[in-house]
Amino acid sequence: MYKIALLPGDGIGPEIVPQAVRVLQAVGEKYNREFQFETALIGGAAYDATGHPLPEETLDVCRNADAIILGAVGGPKWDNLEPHLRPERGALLPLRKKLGLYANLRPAVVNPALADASTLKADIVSGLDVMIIRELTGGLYFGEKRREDLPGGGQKVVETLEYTTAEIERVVRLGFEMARKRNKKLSSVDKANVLESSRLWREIVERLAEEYPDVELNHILVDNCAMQLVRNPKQFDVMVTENMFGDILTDLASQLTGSIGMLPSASLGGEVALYEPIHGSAPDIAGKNLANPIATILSAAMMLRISFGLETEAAAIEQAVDRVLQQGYRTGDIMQPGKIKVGTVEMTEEIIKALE
Ligand SMILES: NC(=O)C1=CN([C@@H]2O[C@H](COP(=O)(O)OP(=O)(O)OC[C@H]3O[C@@H](n4cnc5c(N)ncnc54)[C@H](O)[C@@H]3O)[C@@H](O)[C@H]2O)C=CC1
Ligand SMILES: CC(C)CC(=O)C(=O)O
Ligand SMILES: [Mg+2]
Repeated sequence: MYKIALLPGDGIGPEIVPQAVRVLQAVGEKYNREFQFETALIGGAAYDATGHPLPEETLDVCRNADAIILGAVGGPKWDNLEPHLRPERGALLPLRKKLGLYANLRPAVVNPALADASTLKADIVSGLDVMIIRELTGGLYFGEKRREDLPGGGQKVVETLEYTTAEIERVVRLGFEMARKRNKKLSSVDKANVLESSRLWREIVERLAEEYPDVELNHILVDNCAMQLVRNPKQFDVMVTENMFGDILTDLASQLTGSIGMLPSASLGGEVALYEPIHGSAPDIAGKNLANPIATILSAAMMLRISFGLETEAAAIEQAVDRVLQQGYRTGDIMQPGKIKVGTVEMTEEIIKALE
């Protein structure tokens, strides 16, 4: 029996998380696996119900689970709260920190049926399979922040970017290990021409590289990296980078696959891992059965593989998604001429049918 904590959150979160649950239940029936689910509040939904975006009870549910599936948090309704009560700063970031989830694996894979759904030419993205590893509990998002009023009017704002050797080393090591398991190629993304944190990052990458002589390493500055991802993404295999660079580059990479609604992720490093789509709460389409559930469903497949070692079951979900896309079913974000437009729920139903 596997205990899974569900944190639907806000916006499209409560629409997409139940789709992953339905797929997991279907997989459970087919392969005789028992999944037990416990739902907890997070983000704006938790603030509305309890006055805090990350209740202690939610942390307990997470810590008692074998894995966590998160939808997304945030939305305009909560944008003007005090920063520590906002869903992103008051819930998502502290959750990642408290659970020790320092490594965020974000695979960007172009599904063969969607090579021509990208805004780039099909031959540039076709066959793309990159693994972007984003450091998740350090950097600018977590540094001290403050505002000061200036005597002559206006304000000064201070954001602090902190990393320790140990924090960099553990995620970079994961990058080398991942490269070793895949195609022995690692790109480390930094801004070492300007940032001191990136200089330390690069020194550590260089030092660890001596332990991985079989891995071909290159350093690339983040601005060039953004450009290269659009120009020729297939030059990359495994990429490792700090928190904010990884956040931005993965949204960019998602578009190579057709839509941000396609990209799953796994956040690892603590006792319990968390799985979530890379996108946010998409308030513009929330509550309309328009959201693409595939990123969340593929996150559930990552959970089966990484946390539970259920390779057959994980592959069954991935193959079902492939089949449904091959059959021509599309949510609005990946819709193409001549294809069959479906909603969030109908896409899931097709994926469940394709499992059988
Ligand atoms: N992990 C999390 O909880 C995250 C939360 N956020 C929060 O989400 C809220 C909205 O942020 P945005 O910048 O608009 O980013 P977003 O990722 O929510 O949406 C960006 C665009 O992509 C579309 N989109 C996203 N997911 C989709 C899906 N599954 N299917 C179809 N279309 C999809 C949206 O409709 C929107 O047009 C903000 O409050 C933000 O802070 C943003 C990113 C991650
Ligand atoms: C609060 C943000 C850091 C969330 C986000 O954009 C992400 O994790 O991708
Ligand atoms: Mg993001």
